[in-house]
Amino acid sequence: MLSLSAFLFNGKQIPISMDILLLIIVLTSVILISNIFRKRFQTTNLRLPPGPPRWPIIGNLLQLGPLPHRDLAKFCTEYGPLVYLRLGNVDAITTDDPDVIREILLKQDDVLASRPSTLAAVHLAYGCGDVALAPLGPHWKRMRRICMEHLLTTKRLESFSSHRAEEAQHLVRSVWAQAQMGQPVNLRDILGAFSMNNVTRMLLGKQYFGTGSAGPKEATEFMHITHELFRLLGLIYLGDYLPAWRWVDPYGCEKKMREVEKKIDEFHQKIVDEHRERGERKRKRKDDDNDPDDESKVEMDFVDVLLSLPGDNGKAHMEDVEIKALMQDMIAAATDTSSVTNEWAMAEVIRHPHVLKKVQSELDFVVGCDRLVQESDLAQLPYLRSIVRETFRMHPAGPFLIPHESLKPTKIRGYDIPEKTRIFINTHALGRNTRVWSNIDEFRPERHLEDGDKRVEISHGPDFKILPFGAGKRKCPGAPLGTTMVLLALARLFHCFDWSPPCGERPEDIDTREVYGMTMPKAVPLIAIAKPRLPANLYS
Ligand code: HEM
Repeated sequence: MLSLSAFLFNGKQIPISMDILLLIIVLTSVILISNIFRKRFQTTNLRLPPGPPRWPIIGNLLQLGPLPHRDLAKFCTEYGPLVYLRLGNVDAITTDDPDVIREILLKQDDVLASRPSTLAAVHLAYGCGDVALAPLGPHWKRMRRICMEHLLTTKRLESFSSHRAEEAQHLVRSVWAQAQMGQPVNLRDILGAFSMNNVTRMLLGKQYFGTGSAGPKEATEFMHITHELFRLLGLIYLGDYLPAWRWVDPYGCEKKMREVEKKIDEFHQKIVDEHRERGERKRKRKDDDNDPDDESKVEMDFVDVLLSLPGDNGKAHMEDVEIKALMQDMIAAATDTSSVTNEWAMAEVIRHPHVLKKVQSELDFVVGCDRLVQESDLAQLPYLRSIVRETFRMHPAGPFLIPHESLKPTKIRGYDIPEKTRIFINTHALGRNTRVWSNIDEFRPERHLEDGDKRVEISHGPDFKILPFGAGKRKCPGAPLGTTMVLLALARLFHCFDWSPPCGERPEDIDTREVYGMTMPKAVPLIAIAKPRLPANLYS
């Protein structure tokens, strides 16, 4: 047989004959074509929800631009409230309607709360072995139970309140130092550091920015790989919708995912090993009360807790890969969500100086001007809470919930929903749905105080008019912690400083364009001028 071609396999060239090559081409074409016809036959017999016209093979993919949440919102207005899309070879539905969302997330939770196994989830979440991207099933159930019963309990979160207070003080000090030098403040940087430090201190026992930080090299390395992780997790990768694209991978996306996967794994393994060694030392020194370096008194961070838990099927300990998957989830789920929300809230409040004055009056009245806000004050600040609720209405941390997937065929509002349909709940469009909200582009926290309710809930509530943390089985387990981090940072920044745009800019000039990703940050980082407004001794 004449060798005509060569395939790459694990970096090695393998000679391949003409007959085999032809056979592969014919077989692949047959499989592709029969798949297309099988799908078409299956879906033509179904009563699918209405949706925009679609092309063969690519479906509606070309109708999605750089801000897909806005494109899908338009479809909801035109064909909604429940819209069917075909994305390459994937069935998808989308909605921005509270009643449909309630049906998906609460009534049909058992069928619609799974997750698609995307390439990013496979490569960047330990083969979907985490919580957030794991399909519904016993593994997800166990990992979620570990989060709820061991990591994110009220008691454990309270035990980290002094760390949060220190980080809030660090935030105020760094703004104050820049204000003293007359420098404008980059709010993205300082809010990012606040969230990252809070999360890593609780999770890994390490602070990455500021005086007690892990060191500039480690911090830079950590920031770099987490940013890469966020970027790749947020990508709409065509290979997930068109298998042929995956074979070609013209931009080397999957290769990049594998590189980041390797780097992140090394980083996480190092942290697990350090914790394990520290645990060993702790055990050896346990009885030696005179040891000056007694590390047994060091409090347990999340990695210590995970290392102390029994594993699945009677194993003495959890597998390293499970611990690393949980660490990764917490970092990805907790840091960007809270810092993106804080930056949007600051941008909207600086754009609306009367809102700033009003929240400062509330803070001065409740807290006074001779001390700083504490976590215990946060429940007594309804106007501040309505600012956060209004921020979630206009700028939810992510434009969609993490995509859900149907486990089996079902019906919503009389329409057929096939098995493995991808579900995009458009939280951005829900907050701007004109059937639900009036004056949608106006930032007006007062709208959340109108029913005279003193306690403003920062959650979906029974009416599902906002959805900051999702609902049902997949509801964010970190919602109480996320809300506290957001309220605490904002309360300190509004109470301690007057804020204005950099010289020459008017408040209304502050840019409010967003970029699409797993989270949805402002397109341009927020820069502002801070002026201290409390007695000087409170800043030191
Ligand atoms: C302001 C801060 C936060 C916001 C806005 C937020 C929002 C969300 C949203 C929208 C989801 C998806 C829900 C769904 O798919 O139905 C989610 C899931 C999740 N969040 Fe949060 N989150 C925040 C903070 C946190 C924190 C602090 C943690 C943990 C330390 C956390 C851990 C998780 C996890 C593990 C999931 C996956 C749950 C599952 O799939 O079962 N989040 N979050």
